[in-house]
Amino acid sequence: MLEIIEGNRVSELDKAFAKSEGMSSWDLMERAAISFFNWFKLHFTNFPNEIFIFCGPGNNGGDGLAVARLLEMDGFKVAVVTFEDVLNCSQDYQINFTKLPLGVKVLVYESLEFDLLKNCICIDAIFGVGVNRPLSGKYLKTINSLNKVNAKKIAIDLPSGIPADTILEGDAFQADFTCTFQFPKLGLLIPEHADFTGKIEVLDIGIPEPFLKSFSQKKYYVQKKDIPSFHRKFNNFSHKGDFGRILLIGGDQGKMGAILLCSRAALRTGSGLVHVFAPWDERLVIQVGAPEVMVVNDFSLSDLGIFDAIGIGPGWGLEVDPNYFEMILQSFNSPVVIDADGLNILSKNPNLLKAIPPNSILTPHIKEFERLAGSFKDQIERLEKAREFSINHKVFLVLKGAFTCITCPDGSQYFNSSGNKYMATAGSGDVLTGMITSFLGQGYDSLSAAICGVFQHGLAGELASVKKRRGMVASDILETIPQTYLNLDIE
Ligand SMILES: NC(=O)C1=CN([C@@H]2O[C@H](COP(=O)(O)OP(=O)(O)OC[C@H]3O[C@@H](n4cnc5c(N)ncnc54)[C@H](O)[C@@H]3O)[C@@H](O)[C@H]2O)[C@@H](O)CC1
Ligand SMILES: Nc1ncnc2c1ncn2[C@@H]1O[C@H](COP(=O)(O)OP(=O)(O)O)[C@@H](O)[C@H]1O
Ligand SMILES: [K+]
Repeated sequence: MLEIIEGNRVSELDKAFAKSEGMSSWDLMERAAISFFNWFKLHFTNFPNEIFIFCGPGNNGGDGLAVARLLEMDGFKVAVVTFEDVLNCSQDYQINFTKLPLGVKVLVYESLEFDLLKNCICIDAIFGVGVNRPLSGKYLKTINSLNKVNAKKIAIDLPSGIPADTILEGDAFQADFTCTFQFPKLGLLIPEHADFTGKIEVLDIGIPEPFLKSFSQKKYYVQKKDIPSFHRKFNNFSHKGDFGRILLIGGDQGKMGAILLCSRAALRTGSGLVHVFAPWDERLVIQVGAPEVMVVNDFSLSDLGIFDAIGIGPGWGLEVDPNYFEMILQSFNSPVVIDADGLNILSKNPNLLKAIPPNSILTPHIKEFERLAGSFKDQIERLEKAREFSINHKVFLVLKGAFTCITCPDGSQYFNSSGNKYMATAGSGDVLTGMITSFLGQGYDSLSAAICGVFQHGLAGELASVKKRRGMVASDILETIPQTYLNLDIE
């Protein structure tokens, strides 16, 4: 799994890796440029107009110059735009400057007519992880003008101005694509930077995962290739008991849809037996909507042990007696999943937190997390609070949103790469709760259940939205869960 490494350690990492491989820093830059070039060719073959590459004075600019050479030699029309005297630029920038083919036009930022950029491609290689202050002067002016131009815009490593690990102050390049090297920088995964990053592509430059481990800050990026290893294997003799018996608690007058979606999602994820405990008068909603589900009228707390996992909260309402909730939590000896109104009741009764079984999974969206843990000035602070919360309460916290972050009781954090904006639709979180509870019930440990649930939920959203776009609803997501197994080649 990819490590997310702090921006200010990237140059140390580069040096250490280059040394261990007996290569120069220029060789590593060339690898980065080649990986960008290959990505570019895949997306913009035969692009007829000019490609303008804006090169800052550091190694990000050096990448830009190397890319200019590779593109020109492949037949593209290329111009580079420079900002500093070559002698004031980084060593590898200087080497790549001397290697520029004659066919590459060299322009100085002052003389650039921005009208020329219309319908062209603008590649931003001004600053990467080395940005250390807000943009100003010629850089800010250029970025402001670039942001107004009607052209395809691609950032190399980071959109210039976006800090690798903190929140942007001032302005930054607004990219359609950000091609980031080896691992996504944390700054690309936070909502405050959503207007700048565009689609994020992680380009491999050949630094092996074990090598990255020595720079670990226990933050990881979860990709499709990681998922199969978290899954359990079942055999030909597996029976419905092996696939788990789960109990979902929730639903209230007018909110039965939430627990219905949750239970249908659990079935589609593979649960053997799904029981729902909901108001008895409302049982028809479940029995008509999901005939496979058993509705429970009442249960004795001492019988909870027959369930492999419990999910609590979707549509539960706020009228629930907190003492009853506490007794449920105290009577179950394995991890539970808590979402929605379950979380809201916890926020109002923080004394219940200590009753939560260790390694349980809480799935708040940002608002729910703030109700639980207080308000925060930005996502960086929120992620840090999530870490403290998970460590202190020994729970897994699934902080939902784009790049959902799973925080573990040991403080490590896993950022999800699947999903899209069309998933911001009513009930989508209830589907996730059903999926994670289902995996717990199938015998997965909490981390595996959370990772598989979050990733496949996002993947189901991506697959379902191909045809539905913003018309996608939560039922579409859950009906597409089976396709995710096919897509991931999981039996
Ligand atoms: N493994 C990797 O991640 C690799 C990284 N490489 C590239 O190297 C980049 C990092 O290079 P550098 O460390 O040289 O950093 P940058 O090229 O991002 O910028 C550093 C330069 O910009 C100046 N600067 C910073 N903020 C400024 C501001 N607001 N206004 C004016 N000047 C400012 C600094 O003083 C310094 O001269 C990466 O982002 C990536 O593009 C690749 O070449 C090789 C592999
Ligand atoms: N822009 C987005 N990109 C990726 N996933 C998203 C995005 N917006 C929402 N989601 C996902 O959709 C789900 C929404 O959950 P939640 O906010 O609890 O919705 P609801 O309360 O309506 O069920 C979460 O899993 C979240 O990660
Ligand atoms: K850049």
